[in-house]
Amino acid sequence: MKEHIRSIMTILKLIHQQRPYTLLLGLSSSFFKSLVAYIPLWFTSWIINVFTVHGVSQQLWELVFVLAVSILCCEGLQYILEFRLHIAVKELELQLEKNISEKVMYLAYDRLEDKDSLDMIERAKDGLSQSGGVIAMMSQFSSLLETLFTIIMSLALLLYLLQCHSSNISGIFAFFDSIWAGAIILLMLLGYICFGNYLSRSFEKAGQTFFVQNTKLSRENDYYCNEVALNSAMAKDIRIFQMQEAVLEEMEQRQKKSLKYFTIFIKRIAGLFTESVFFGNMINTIFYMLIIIKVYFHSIPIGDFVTYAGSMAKLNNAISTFPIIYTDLHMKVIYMMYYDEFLKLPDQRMQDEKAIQLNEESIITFDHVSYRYPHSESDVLKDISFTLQPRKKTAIVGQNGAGKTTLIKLLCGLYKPTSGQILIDGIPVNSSQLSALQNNFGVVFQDFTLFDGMLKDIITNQTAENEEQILAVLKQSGFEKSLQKLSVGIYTNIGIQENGVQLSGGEAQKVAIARALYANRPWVILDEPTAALDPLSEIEIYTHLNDLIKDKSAIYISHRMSSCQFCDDIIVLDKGKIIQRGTHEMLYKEQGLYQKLWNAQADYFK
Ligand SMILES: Nc1ncnc2c1ncn2[C@@H]1O[C@H](COP(=O)(O)OP(=O)(O)OP(=O)(O)O)[C@@H](O)[C@H]1O
Repeated sequence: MKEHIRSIMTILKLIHQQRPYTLLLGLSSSFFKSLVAYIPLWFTSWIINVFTVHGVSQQLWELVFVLAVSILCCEGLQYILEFRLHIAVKELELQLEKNISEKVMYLAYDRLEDKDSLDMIERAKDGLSQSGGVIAMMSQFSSLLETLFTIIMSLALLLYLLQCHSSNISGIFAFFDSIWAGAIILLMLLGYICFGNYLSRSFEKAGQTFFVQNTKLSRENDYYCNEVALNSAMAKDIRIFQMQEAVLEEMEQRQKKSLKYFTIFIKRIAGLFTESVFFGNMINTIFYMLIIIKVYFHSIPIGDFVTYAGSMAKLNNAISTFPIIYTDLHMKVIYMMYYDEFLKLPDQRMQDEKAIQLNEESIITFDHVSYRYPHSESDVLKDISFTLQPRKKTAIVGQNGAGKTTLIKLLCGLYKPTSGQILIDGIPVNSSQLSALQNNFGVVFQDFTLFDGMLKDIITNQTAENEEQILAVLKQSGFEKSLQKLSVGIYTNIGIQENGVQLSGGEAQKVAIARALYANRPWVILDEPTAALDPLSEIEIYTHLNDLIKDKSAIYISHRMSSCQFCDDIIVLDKGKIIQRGTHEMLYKEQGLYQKLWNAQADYFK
């Protein structure tokens, strides 16, 4: 129970931090709603009592008028409160959704390649949307408060009823008027509440089991549905390789499993509801007997029958639904706890104690660096040591899977070494500062992506824009001819934007190079920068490398061995180790992998 209350309080605190007035609105709206439900009962009792004593009188008409005005005012106020609450909850939902995207973008990059972290993100997303999401959770929270207020008010009325005694009551009925009957009724209510607690625990256990079983399936299903079937980039491969049946089969298998878990969950819930209905009816019957006897023996006026019968029905209903609402709320809170747990993950904003600023003269050293991917059995990079001198162009070459891209990601601070250290100007960068290295590199990754938007915004990443500079980098990256074809030039929308233009693979690569140059970072890294370029564009990029890079330091990864000729220094990687290093002339003379790679490509073009 303590644990329950702690988790509910955690989520309420989270909600309060995000949208401070939401809880207050929920609280007042629920209190008001439960109070309003009693007004017609009180007035009806009152009207009957006045009617039975005075008949149709002026007092009676006044009462009817007051009743009508009160109901009108209360409902108006209730409507305003609920309207405000709905808006506040919607704002809250949008804010929480935004928080997930924000958190993911600030998380350490290596977490996004780790399946455990991906499951955590999925759980956080599910936690927000599961069973209606935060809107349903807030509505359930309001219902719980409303039910609680109803229980308190009805119990107060019941206690009042129990102490209304009559002097002319006798026989078996006298028992109903005694203190013992009151005690037994209160004990039965207590039992009913305890039974409710048992119901709620069983209900919750079933729900939680279902949620955990379903999260992994839901992530996998999402992959097949959104990232495969509905992904336009995959559409070509699906059709060419006739993958439709295989994809549907994978989805069907997961859906079958999900349905099996859901059926078990629903069966359990149905059983619990049946037990609850049985107990509820028993208690209702006893309440009616008590009120009828009290009215019959004039312990209470006849009109009060309406108030007591109505409030006892409400009490019975509130007690039977309280555990269900509570459990449902707690389950939603548990889902939200996954969200809270994810949001509390340390991210780069918390870790970067001190930014690291490289300059054009900085020297980068890898000192016995090894790296192993999470859940992998061996190191991808093995005890690597080297120094990168400033203002030099360094090429990294090697066969597929040698570890070139991994090395670049370590250099940029996207991964942290499993062992060894990275030094800047001889000073080791501690692991919490590594991600701060990211801001020092203008990188074009092998699998680069461009953000859909206006061309100029893609280049500047919506930082301060300098049109002259944008045009200059587009020229340097070889995009000039394509730019001339665009009627509004750098103001052209790309991708999903209105009237968005679709860039070819090569054009997109040129824009990515321009983006890296515009960032004007001290180091430029190009991982397969010309893979999608036509031979003329490729040669243009390499012959203008000096102009492009100017006095910056640069690293190239390329399988086009001819590009190495333009570099001052070449590192040859093989199976995660540096096996050769030197200039093209030096390495070509050595009987090693470099010469083999070079000759293999040269022979091919003979
Ligand atoms: N996220 C990952 N999790 C586990 N292993 C990975 C991951 N990314 C890469 N690897 C493995 O690490 C090894 C090195 O990959 P890397 O991409 O660094 O090679 P590369 O030299 O750049 O290859 P290529 O020339 O094909 O681009 C490969 O065997 C690859 O399978």
